[in-house]
Amino acid sequence: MADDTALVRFDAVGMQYDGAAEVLRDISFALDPGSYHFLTGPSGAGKSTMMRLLYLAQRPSAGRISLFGREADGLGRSDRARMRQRIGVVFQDFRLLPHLSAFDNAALPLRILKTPEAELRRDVMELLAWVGLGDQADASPATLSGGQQQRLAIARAVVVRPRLLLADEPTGNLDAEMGLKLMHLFEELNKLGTTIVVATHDTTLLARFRHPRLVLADGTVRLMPPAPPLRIGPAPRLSAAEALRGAARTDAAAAPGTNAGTDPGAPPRPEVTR
Ligand SMILES: Nc1ncnc2c1ncn2[C@@H]1O[C@H](COP(=O)(O)OP(=O)(O)OP(=O)(O)O)[C@@H](O)[C@H]1O
Repeated sequence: MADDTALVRFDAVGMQYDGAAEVLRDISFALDPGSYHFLTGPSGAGKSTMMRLLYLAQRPSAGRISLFGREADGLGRSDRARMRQRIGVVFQDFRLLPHLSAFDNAALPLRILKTPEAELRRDVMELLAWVGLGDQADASPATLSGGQQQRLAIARAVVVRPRLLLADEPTGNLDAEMGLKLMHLFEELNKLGTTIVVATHDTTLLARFRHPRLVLADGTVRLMPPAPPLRIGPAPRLSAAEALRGAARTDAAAAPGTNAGTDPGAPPRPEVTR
């Protein structure tokens, strides 16, 4: 669809694992650039399946998925990989690389984009400090707690300020304060233009960060308005924007052959003050 302005489009998508019952059927929806949605629904409804489809980590058994205005189905391996460079992802199992340090895990997306080393070091250290891992830069993932691994996975997902951020239960292993702080980071990213989908069961998050909900049930999805409001306390004192300073290079540095420069939904670069 050459004139498709949606950042994400599902068109009659179905998913059935080998020999198992259909998990998703006939799912159609579109997400605008810069939108923020929660993905919710009962356990086993297919949220993680949907996240993997969005990340092009698995192919649907029916229908079509388009990302950034391009249909994914006909793309070869390298084109799919290039598309993924513009997606930040936090899976439930973190998928950290065990042989790399925390620093090198967080730096990976910047290395793929060939960011100069000095700039990379400054941005990664700033973000690691912000997520409370400044003194764990040399640690191997296996020595980190579950919550620390989750924070590292989030740092890695946001370090390049992706066009699309997919987070599957991103606060699942975090205490309430750190969970809120990271959700405010996502809010800040979204204000800078990143399209966000957060899969969560957490009713407090749903009520506190009032974004439209994609609700999965019985294999289908319904778009619902934000959950009702909740009385909230003050936002964390440390500005999330500080943690994102300078992390705005995915569009400029996207590999040749991507359509990053021409995408209708390219987020604006943030003001950078150093
Ligand atoms: N790789 C797989 N092979 C076979 N079946 C799978 C696979 N992954 C998921 N399923 C099945 O698909 C259904 C949806 O699973 P999925 O993990 O997507 O749900 P979910 O909504 O994320 O669940 P939860 O909230 O408990 O994490 C479940 O019935 C699950 O058993």
